[in-house]
Amino acid sequence: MTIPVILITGFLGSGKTTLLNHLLRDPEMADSAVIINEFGDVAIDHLLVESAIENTVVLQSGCICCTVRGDLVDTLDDLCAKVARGELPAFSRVAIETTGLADPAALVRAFLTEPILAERFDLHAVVATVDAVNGAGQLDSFEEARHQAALADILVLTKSDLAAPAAIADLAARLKTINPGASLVPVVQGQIAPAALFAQVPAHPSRRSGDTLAWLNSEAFAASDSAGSHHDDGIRAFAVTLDRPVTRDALRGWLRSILSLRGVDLLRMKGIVALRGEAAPMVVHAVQQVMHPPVQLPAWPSDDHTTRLVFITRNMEPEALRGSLEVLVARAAA
Ligand SMILES: Nc1nc2c(ncn2[C@@H]2O[C@H](COP(=O)(O)OP(=O)(O)OP(=O)(O)O)[C@@H](O)[C@H]2O)c(=O)[nH]1
Repeated sequence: MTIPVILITGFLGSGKTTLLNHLLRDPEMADSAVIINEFGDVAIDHLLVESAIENTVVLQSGCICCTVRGDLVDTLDDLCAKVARGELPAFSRVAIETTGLADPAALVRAFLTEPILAERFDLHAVVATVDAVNGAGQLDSFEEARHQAALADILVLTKSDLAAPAAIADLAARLKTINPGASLVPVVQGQIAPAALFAQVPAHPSRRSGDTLAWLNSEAFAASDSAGSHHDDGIRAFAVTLDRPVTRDALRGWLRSILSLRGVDLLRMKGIVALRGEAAPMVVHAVQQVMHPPVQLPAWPSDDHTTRLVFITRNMEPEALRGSLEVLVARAAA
């Protein structure tokens, strides 16, 4: 059994701590481990972190709290070791709050590639708080804010009590263009139930075919793509479909080359791929250069057996990716 983890990101002051504090007051979160820190090189205001830790009020909620100054892997490993030695109570979920400038890709990557994390933990959702008042300006000015929005599974629109409904609607529309697949939840003072974050559609493909279509949410990408040409500083979200199956080798080669050549700009890719000569599809998922191990589903989740891939890219035109995928299909047909 892996332990579910949620990662709470969001730009400086966007309400991460408020959200976490509200979550920790919920009895459902009593057996949680909470990690608050930065995982980047960016210097942060330590006073804010200190006060955030105090605000977590772990004693009140009965949670384990640890302060991370170092490495995420060591910290989680250490937590598990302490539980094994009986020094800390067992925990059944983890919430991690990053600093406002953290790039969640580094953390997602750690959960996919570090054996210690990959074996024991399941990164369930990347949650990004977006400030309803300042969010649009932050998206304009800061790449970090755009990345956080692009990599999120759940976008929490905070301070929705302070912004005019029209401004909220504009921001929501913009977030939908940056990341059509994420769910968007407006909150006030962090008021959200833990289940809304932990019981979401899994952020990663599972072997249960039933979840896959919701996870992929390709309709949202297709709608966003056809809606046109909104460019958020080079960030594009779009879907590509292929009506013919591809061979395993061709798929593997395409994934390898796209990740090595353009991985940095491939903020996110998810897909369900029809394989030539095979009854069940392959599910693929990548975050920047890191590929989640492809999973073959036991069966197609619906009658639609077309290959569907969704992308969130930076400075990469959909046509270039479509072109390379056409080559893939042609190779399979040859
Ligand atoms: N009115 C209102 N204020 C909010 C809401 N959410 C957060 N705030 C306030 O916004 C400020 C920043 O919230 P924090 O939760 O500290 O934000 P943060 O993202 O943890 O901030 P950093 O750790 O500095 O990046 C605080 O003064 C909160 O009280 C909300 O929904 N409504």
